[in-house]
Amino acid sequence: MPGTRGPVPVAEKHDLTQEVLNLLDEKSTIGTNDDFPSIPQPEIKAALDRLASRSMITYETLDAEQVLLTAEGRVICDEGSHEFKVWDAVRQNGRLPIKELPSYVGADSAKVGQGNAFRNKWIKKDGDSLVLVAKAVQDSTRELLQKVQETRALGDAKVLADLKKRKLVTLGKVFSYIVSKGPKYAKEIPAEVTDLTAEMLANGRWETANFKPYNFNALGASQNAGALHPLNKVRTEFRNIFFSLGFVEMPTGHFVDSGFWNFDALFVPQQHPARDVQDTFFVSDPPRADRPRADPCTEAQLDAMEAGSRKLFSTPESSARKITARDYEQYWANIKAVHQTGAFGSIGYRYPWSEDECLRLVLRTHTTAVSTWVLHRLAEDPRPARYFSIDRVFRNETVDATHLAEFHQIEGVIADYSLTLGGLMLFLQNFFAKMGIENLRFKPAYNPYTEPSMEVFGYHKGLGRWVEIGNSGMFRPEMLEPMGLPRGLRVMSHSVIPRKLPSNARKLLPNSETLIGF
Ligand SMILES: N[C@@H](Cc1ccccc1)C(=O)O
Repeated sequence: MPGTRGPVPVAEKHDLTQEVLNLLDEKSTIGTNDDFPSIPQPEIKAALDRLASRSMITYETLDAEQVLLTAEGRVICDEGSHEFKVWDAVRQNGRLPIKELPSYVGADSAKVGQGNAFRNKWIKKDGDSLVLVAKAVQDSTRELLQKVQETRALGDAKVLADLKKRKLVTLGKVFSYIVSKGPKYAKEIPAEVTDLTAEMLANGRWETANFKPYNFNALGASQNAGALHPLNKVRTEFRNIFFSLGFVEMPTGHFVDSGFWNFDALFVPQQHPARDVQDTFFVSDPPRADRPRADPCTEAQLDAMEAGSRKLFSTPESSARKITARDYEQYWANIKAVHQTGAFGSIGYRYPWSEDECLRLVLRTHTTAVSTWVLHRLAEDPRPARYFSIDRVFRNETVDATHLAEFHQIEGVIADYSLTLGGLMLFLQNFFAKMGIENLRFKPAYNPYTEPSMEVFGYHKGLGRWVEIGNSGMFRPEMLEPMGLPRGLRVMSHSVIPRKLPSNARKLLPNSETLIGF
């Protein structure tokens, strides 16, 4: 963003750059090794780059292998070798009891130095004391290390290898620079302008201003890019949990569905408040789906979905009992009967069921519409199965801190023989434990399509209270039997309630609208 900053007093900020310029004023070339021996190499390089990018200097890089002292090497250089310290302690005392040696030279030097001093014939043992043998000694290790410190080199490869083995020296690459004046050399860095402002364009100062050059070699700030959107992150987490439990993902993606798939097939009566415009978004163009399948999709989309669902059921085309137009007529009639007059052992709702209402197109209000579609396909080849979906749903909500008109729903469906409510509770415990929610409570609830139904609450350790996290239940026979699923095959399902993020999380995840879970 163009700012209103004026010239930056560069020279004030960088003393080293000024020192380089001063030195170049006195002599034509600088060798950083000699001229700045104590300044760390990265600092020198930064200063030189700053000047080179403005063509005020040019420089050449020299790299050399150097012999450097280790911490231990430096101590020997300053204080003498271990053997010298031992010899010196004996010299000062004339005669030194062995067990007192560590208190004079330290435990380390006493241990290493004694052996070397014996070998050099500098001292000898006399009873349990040490006595002097050599009147004067030459501490050649120390002298060698002092020379290395001075020259940072060692000609004799054997000696070098020995010192390296004793961990007194290491080899390191050292960079130094030969610096000369560049075409724009000056004694000071001229004041620089970083931003072109409207004011400069108006008053013509842009023509003479000295703009700070771009540094195309700079790496730039890390962009922290390529991360998953928070919603996708949560989606990935849930998908992996479902996959680990043997679930197969349902084909999702079309947001417009008919009342048939969203409500009627789920035994939601046509007068149910959820079907009111207050709660559901109705589509005005086209206003209705076609019979018999009551799908809003084109034939091509349906074919693609059918092909997808074949993979889903992994049933060979030949062995599956393909659902025909006649089956749809039957399904349709079954649903009408189960609502209007009762059927399959149910007395129904007993109201005049309207085909028109059933075909009205809506923005899908829950992913249970997807589960219903997949379950009616399971009727081709009824058997135990586990499916899940994670997709967007829409509700005509007044948007507030905890409600949005669209959100993502997570839904799991398990079809099997002899399923029980206790089994559903155990499953939910395992499922939520996989995302770290270990303490659950269940509350009896009502859904038109499940009986019994349970709301699921999880204990939120951070908030210190119970939070509603899901809804669940056993699908009613009034929903399953019209599809042609056999009576013994029961289906239980659950959905996870999406929650708005807590207000502090918004700061952490500025782009996310809703997150699922808590
Ligand atoms: N479909 C229900 C949740 C639900 C799913 C599955 C079983 C029971 C309930 C909803 O939208 O709130």
